[in-house]
Amino acid sequence: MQFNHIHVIINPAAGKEEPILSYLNTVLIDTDIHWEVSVTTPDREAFDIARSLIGKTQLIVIYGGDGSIAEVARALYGCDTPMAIIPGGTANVMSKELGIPQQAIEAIRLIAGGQTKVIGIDMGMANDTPFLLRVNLGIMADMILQTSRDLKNSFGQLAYGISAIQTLVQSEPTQFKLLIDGKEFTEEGVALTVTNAGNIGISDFTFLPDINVTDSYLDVIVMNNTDLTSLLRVAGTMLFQTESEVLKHWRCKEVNITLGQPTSYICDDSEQQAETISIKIIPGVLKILVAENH
Ligand SMILES: Nc1ncnc2c1ncn2[C@@H]1O[C@H](COP(=O)(O)OP(=O)(O)OP(=O)(O)O)[C@@H](O)[C@H]1O
Repeated sequence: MQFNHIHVIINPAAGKEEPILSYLNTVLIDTDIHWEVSVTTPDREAFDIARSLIGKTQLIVIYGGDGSIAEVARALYGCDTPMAIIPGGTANVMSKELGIPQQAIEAIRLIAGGQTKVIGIDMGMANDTPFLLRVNLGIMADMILQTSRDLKNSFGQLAYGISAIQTLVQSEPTQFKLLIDGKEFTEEGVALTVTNAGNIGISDFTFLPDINVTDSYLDVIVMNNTDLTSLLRVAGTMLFQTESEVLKHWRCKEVNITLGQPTSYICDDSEQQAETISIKIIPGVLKILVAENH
């Protein structure tokens, strides 16, 4: 697909330190593409900028991590303007899921080169808030909240592992009452994830086989306990892509989670609180640019 006008939103604080303007200029100078940029600040985030651009450009490109990508996705939910990704974060889960080149300059070349197509990908809806990747409760949520910017700057993806170990020591199981496509389950667990995407951001490892952002399904994953053996089994599950007794897994269109008390959870990167969370899949609702052969 060829575009005459694109707008690139840059998060200058995202994980990678690289000359993104220079990369953009190097690739786009020899094309007919008219390009503009906006830079996010803590007060004017990617969501607001993307919203203000709807109808004013043909393609909204985001350079940043999964947090910034999720914000743009939320802004463009249900809208005809497509988005494209230049990976600039620590984990870059979404770009891996979509087969986007991991080097920023290569991702720009893909956008400019025209060997692309726009596809509709699924998003989830959690208590009226759209999300792109997943909703996390329990230790997965604590881990994300506790992985500080400093830790990410020093250790990159390893920061999530360091934070996971810190979180494990403090974790208590929670009772989750689940209504999954109309069927009731009660599960004790230390972590509950409702995921749209399968990739966990480490190489090409996915949570479980066949989870992806175009399957029109949500995947509910409960981790039952946190002793070290269980954790190693979960790591094995991710590496070898099989289910184990430590992880329980359901595939569904809709899940209601009853927690018994107001509980913090993470919807993509933002912290929320609720006593019950209603989550459903909205198929094909976000237009996104990928390689033609994806
Ligand atoms: N100019 C800025 N200065 C500081 N923080 C910013 C700025 N612009 C945006 N942010 C913050 O950046 C965060 C989003 O970062 P993002 O997820 O894109 O990158 P990351 O943390 O490197 O990626 P990952 O989630 O993959 O680790 C948001 O919390 C947002 O408030």
